[in-house]
Amino acid sequence: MKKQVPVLKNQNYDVDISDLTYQGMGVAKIDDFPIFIENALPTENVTMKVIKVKKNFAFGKVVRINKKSADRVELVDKAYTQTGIAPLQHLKYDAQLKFKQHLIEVDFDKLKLDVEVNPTIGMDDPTHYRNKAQIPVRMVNGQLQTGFYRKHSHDLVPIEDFYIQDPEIDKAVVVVRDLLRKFRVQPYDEEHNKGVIRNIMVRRGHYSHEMMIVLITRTEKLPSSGEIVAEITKMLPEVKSIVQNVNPQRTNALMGKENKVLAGQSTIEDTLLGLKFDISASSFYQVNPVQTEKLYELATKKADLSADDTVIDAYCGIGTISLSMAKVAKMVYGVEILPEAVEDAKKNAKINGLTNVMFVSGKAEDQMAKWQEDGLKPDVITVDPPRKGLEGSLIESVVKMQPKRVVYVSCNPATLARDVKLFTEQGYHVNQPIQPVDQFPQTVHVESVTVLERQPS
Ligand SMILES: C[S@@+](CC[C@H](N)C(=O)[O-])C[C@H]1O[C@@H](n2cnc3c(N)ncnc32)[C@H](O)[C@@H]1O
Repeated sequence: MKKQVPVLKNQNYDVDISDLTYQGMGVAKIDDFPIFIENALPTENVTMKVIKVKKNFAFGKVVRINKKSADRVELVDKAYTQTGIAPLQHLKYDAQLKFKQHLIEVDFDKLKLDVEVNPTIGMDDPTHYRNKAQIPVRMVNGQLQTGFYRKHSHDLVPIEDFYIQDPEIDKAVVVVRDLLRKFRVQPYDEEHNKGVIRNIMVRRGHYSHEMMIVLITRTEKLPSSGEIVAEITKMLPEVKSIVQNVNPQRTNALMGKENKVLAGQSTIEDTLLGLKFDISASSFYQVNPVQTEKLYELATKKADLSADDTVIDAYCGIGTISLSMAKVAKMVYGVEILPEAVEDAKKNAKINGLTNVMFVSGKAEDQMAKWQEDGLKPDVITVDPPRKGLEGSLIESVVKMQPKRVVYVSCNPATLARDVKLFTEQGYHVNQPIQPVDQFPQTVHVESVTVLERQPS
């Protein structure tokens, strides 16, 4: 017999919150039927209104909090939850760190992998940490606006203070927004694939204070670009690079392939752990510089390198981990898919006077197979993949190369656990606690370092 859904849309219910999902939503159950509720915390009792009912679950909205959690802090701004900029803003920072530790434990438990997870390394000030902004530009009520999308939609909520970004970046976005308004540049209209300016990307070096502004346009032509660039340069003296990125596709991907330098250099420079890095518009660069230094220091320490060691750094980006390790190891090989990032990595090796590194552009899974066939015998392999984790074939190549240690930097505990399981089935084991480092305070993202060691056969 078909099971009855025990809740009705638009009805209010009083519920106890028993859990927090990996997306930061409170979980309540009515007759074992789960309801996911934004801005509700475990141990709380809330009156919630059911806003969407599906076959196996529903979504609810808090109407009133009847019993508050001791871990609750007041919302800084509702818009940060509405847009997903800071979905954990209502949770005390200590509790956020515990939540992230718990998320890793849950993913490993699901796969029956017995590992220990250390408390998350947090920040002293878990706000205004991001060195990069990617801000959509849209028409809202007849005016060009910058802000962020309401969750699960492309409706723009205008925002000026983004709370988790470097305030100098927030100021720059407003300056650029006002110039786009002044010169009547048409914002992108997604529905009809019309208009010019899609997004503003801003990056600011944490130590160097060098700023890059990228104007992401649908069209090759950016009207009044000369005037806009001249005014940006006058009003924002930190700007060292203004780039136009053309993305004509109807796509959710932020950037297109083509970058045109409109003023200054094609890169800005920043420092990490005393090393200098040139960063291009399209290259990946960790967004939380304070925590990145802790993360890389930890990864290098856990790699436990000696001066005779050969290292492979897979998914190396602009060579940040590679160069940190090249200071200690004999030789470091890096592989990265984005040719522009590889060019940055090569330049960065030069700037820092490191000659014991070699960078290759290509898919990590292909290049690792090639290195393995060529007989390369690394002592340590580090991997720092995107959220989807490692390809099975890459894990096979790693195992065949038999490094004594694999250092896995992960931004997704679910794919990390999946990959660790494959490694453990092939003779590698996690003998020390996994270490989460909070790269993304106020959000549900979880970064961690795991060490896999080859078991003696
Ligand atoms: C999480 S980032 C890490 C970058 C670098 N380790 C760092 O911390 O700055 C992942 C990198 O993997 C690259 N990437 C994505 N898919 C790849 C693939 N199949 N092979 C090689 N690199 C890839 C991305 O361009 C990005 O630079």
